[in-house]
Formats: sequence, structure tokens, C-alpha cells
Amino acid sequence: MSTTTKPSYNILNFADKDGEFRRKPSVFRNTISKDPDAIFTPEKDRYHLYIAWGCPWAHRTAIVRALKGLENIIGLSVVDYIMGEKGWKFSTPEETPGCIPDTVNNAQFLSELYFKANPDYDGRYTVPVLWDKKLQTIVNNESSEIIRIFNDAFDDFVPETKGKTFYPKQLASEIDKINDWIYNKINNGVYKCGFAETQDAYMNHIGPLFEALDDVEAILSENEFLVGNTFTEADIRLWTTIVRFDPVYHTHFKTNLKTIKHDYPNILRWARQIYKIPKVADTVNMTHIKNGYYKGMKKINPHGIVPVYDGPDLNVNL
Ligand SMILES: N[C@@H](CCC(=O)N[C@@H](CS)C(=O)NCC(=O)O)C(=O)O
Repeated sequence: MSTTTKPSYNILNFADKDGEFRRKPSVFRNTISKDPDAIFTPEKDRYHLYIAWGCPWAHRTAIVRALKGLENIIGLSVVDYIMGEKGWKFSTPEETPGCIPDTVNNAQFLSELYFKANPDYDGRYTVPVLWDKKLQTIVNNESSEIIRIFNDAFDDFVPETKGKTFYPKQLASEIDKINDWIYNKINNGVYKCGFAETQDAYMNHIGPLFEALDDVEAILSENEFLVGNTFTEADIRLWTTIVRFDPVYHTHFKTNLKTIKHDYPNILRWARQIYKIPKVADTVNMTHIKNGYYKGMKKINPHGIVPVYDGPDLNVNL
């Protein structure tokens, strides 16, 4: 069935005809709530998260799952770091250390989940995916929404983290505001540079990217964290991009005007501080990150050679 179904687009192509990369909106956008008429309600062991360690969007969900102590509430599968012609594929940890096969759907490829959820699906087969084992469908495949779900939906099952929030009400509008420009210019900005297929498309986004990084540097020179001197989802969302910046984006995506290590001391301090938060370091798999980009994106790096540098050491005492 699903593994032989072909999408209407070339899976390994990212840019549009004009050379610009435009990310398609995620399709599955449900939430999980205690509302009496909600379809998806909070339950222990009902939901399963599919990620790639290399993916910055999926990485956000892995961090919030860990920080909210949801490891025994929501299961985890990790795809292989190489995304091939059939999309993300599952491997055993013996084949590729760090992978966790799909014991829920026994899928070989992530695409199978998308077709199970919707046989007519013709979008991209992206991670992360939050799967409902009960209704056999995808709840949500948008990282920014999955982290909001994890932030409070399962609080009744984990008393130790109940009420711990990365989206405090009093900071919500400020968080939304900063997320918006950081997403457009930095999180997605690196992809707009890296997936560009014309010089113009690349030039359109490289300036705004570094202006935004300069703005972040200025904020962090006066504040411990991005918003309200509190560790929030805005930090988590930016952090997964920063961790990849020097070892991957600077080289692979040609975002090489500056580096975090040499040009952004406050971003580096902040990145190290977050790395030190218990459980965060366990979510960083630099082998998957580097291989995923350098070996997985042959269009950009045809020989699949992986540069040696792992980025600045984040594991330092501050
Ligand atoms: N908007 C999505 C983006 C997720 C996304 O693009 N994931 C990439 C990996 S970094 C992916 O799975 N790409 C596969 C594809 O586009 O075919 C989110 O934030 O959850």
C-alpha cells in the first residue's frame, strides 16, 4: 500500500521554480484537551511521538517531552538520520545507533502513518508526528503546536511537573511576537538560505538572518533569556536552531557571515546555560544532526562528506 504510493512532488526537491524555498503549512492541527466534547483527550500511553534527532522542529518536541517528564506517558520513535526518496525510514538501533523503530504501527517508512491517517494525503511526510494509538490517526504534525500540547495537557499524570509552563499567560503575547520574527528570519531563515536555488533567493534571506541574530544578541546581552528573564518556549524554539548553526548551517546552508562561537558571545552563553538544564543534553545527538544534513541532503552536498567540526563546546561550567 502506502510505501509504493508516490506523492505528486519530488520528495528530495525543496525549492520552488523561482529558486525560493517556501515551507508548506502542516496539515494535521488538532489539539488534546479535557473538554467534554474533545476528540483527543489526555490519557496515559494513548499517544506516540515520532521524531528525527537531526530535525530542529522535532528536537523542540523532544525537549519539551523530556522537561515535562512525559517519557512514560508518551512513547517515542526515532527515524534514521537519512531521508531518502521514500522519505524518513525506520531502522533498528543495531543498524543505526540512536534510532527507535516503530513498534506502534510497525511502519517501515514515516509516510505510512500519513496514509493511515489520510489515504489521499499528498503533502510532505514530516517529523515530528504526534500519533493517536486509539483513533489510529495523526493528532498534530506541527512542532510549535505539539510543544504547547505537551506544556499542559498531560499535567494530571505527572505531578512533579504539573503547572511548570514554558508559555506563561502573562508573557504569552510577548512570546508570540518574538516567535514570529525568530521563526521567519532565523528558524526558517536558515532553510530559506540553504535551500535557495538562485543567488537572488539566497541574498534575499541572508541579510535578515544576521540582522535577526544581531537583535537576539542584543536582547541576550541584557537578559538571561529571550522573554521576561524566564526560560520559555521562545528559548527552546530558537535553541534547536542555534545548536545546529556553526556545525551545520554555517557550512551546509552557507550562512557564513558570522559564527555563534566567535561573533555572538551572549547567544553562546545562553546556549550553554540551556544545555546545562537537566535532560536537555540527552536530546542532542550531533551524529544524527550532522549526518542528517550532510549525508541526507545530496542535492546540497552531493558527496555526502561530513565536516569534522561539532560546533562550540556547550558543556562548560558557567
Ligand atoms: N512545520 C513543521 C516542519 C517540520 C519539518 O519540516 N520537518 C522536516 C525535518 S527537519 C521534515 O520532516 N522534512 C521532510 C520533508 O519535507 O519531506 C514543524 O515545525 O513541525
